[in-house]
Amino acid sequence: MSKVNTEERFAVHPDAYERFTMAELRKHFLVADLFQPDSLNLTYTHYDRFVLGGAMPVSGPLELVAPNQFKAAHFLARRELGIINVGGAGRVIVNGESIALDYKEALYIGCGDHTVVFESAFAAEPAKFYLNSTPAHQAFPVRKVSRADADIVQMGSLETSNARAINKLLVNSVLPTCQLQMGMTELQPGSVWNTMPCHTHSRRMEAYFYFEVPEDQAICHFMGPADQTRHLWLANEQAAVSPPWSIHSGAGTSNYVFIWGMAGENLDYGDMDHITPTMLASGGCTHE
Ligand SMILES: O=C(O)C(=O)C[C@H](O)C(=O)CO
Ligand SMILES: [Zn+2]
Repeated sequence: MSKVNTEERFAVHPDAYERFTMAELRKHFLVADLFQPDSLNLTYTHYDRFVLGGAMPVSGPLELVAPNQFKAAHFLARRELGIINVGGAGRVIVNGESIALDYKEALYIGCGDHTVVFESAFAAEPAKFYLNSTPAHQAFPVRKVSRADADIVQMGSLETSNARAINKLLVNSVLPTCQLQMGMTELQPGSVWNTMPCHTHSRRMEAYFYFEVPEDQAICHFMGPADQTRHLWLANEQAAVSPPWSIHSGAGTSNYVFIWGMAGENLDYGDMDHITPTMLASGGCTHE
């Protein structure tokens, strides 16, 4: 039987957020422990019922089981799932079919009463499967997505310290999903800013999972409405949950990679309300 640790996070109103202490901000928006050997660690958020988590099989296979909160016999009975491997080589076995998933490769599994089992190729270098799951109403096929299949956009420049590649992996220009969108943004050496200029999208929530952060470095993740920004300091392999009223942007003390995942009513990646650095500097006025 797999060990499942589930934490539930209720949605926060922006008026309440404004009064939070740093400890309260971290309690509500930081997800610190995603990977634990031989466990499935899940955070069930009430933002579009988006679940983020990690599965790290070490001493044997780890089965994806529905936590009590789902009140379902199968994890995917009413949900779809996106998986990106951020650890050693591994495989995901879906209804008995083994799909190899190497570092930074993604897998989509549509809803249905599937059995899903995670395995590492080598216990000494375990796979780490980062998971995002959202409610789903239609069963789309299982599909592996590697960098060669991704929709890749180069953004920013070294001059503005935000040169980065946005790898759109599980998005509607690559494969059909109900509402889940997932991708991975890689910062070039010397660039530290992600998602700057920043944006909001009130039709979708988002979660950012940071990795490849050197051990002695950290990420400063910015959140909040444009006129009420706050920051959260994050270490490697930690995530921040971004409510639909919040910007989501970060600066690292080095370059790094992060996985973004979204859920909501609109699959249009470009459907954003943009906020420039000068708008932030003027106190968050959202028109120039
Ligand atoms: O670096 C970026 O810019 C991003 O990766 C932006 C995210 O993809 C995003 O916020 C999508 O809404
Ligand atoms: Zn966004």
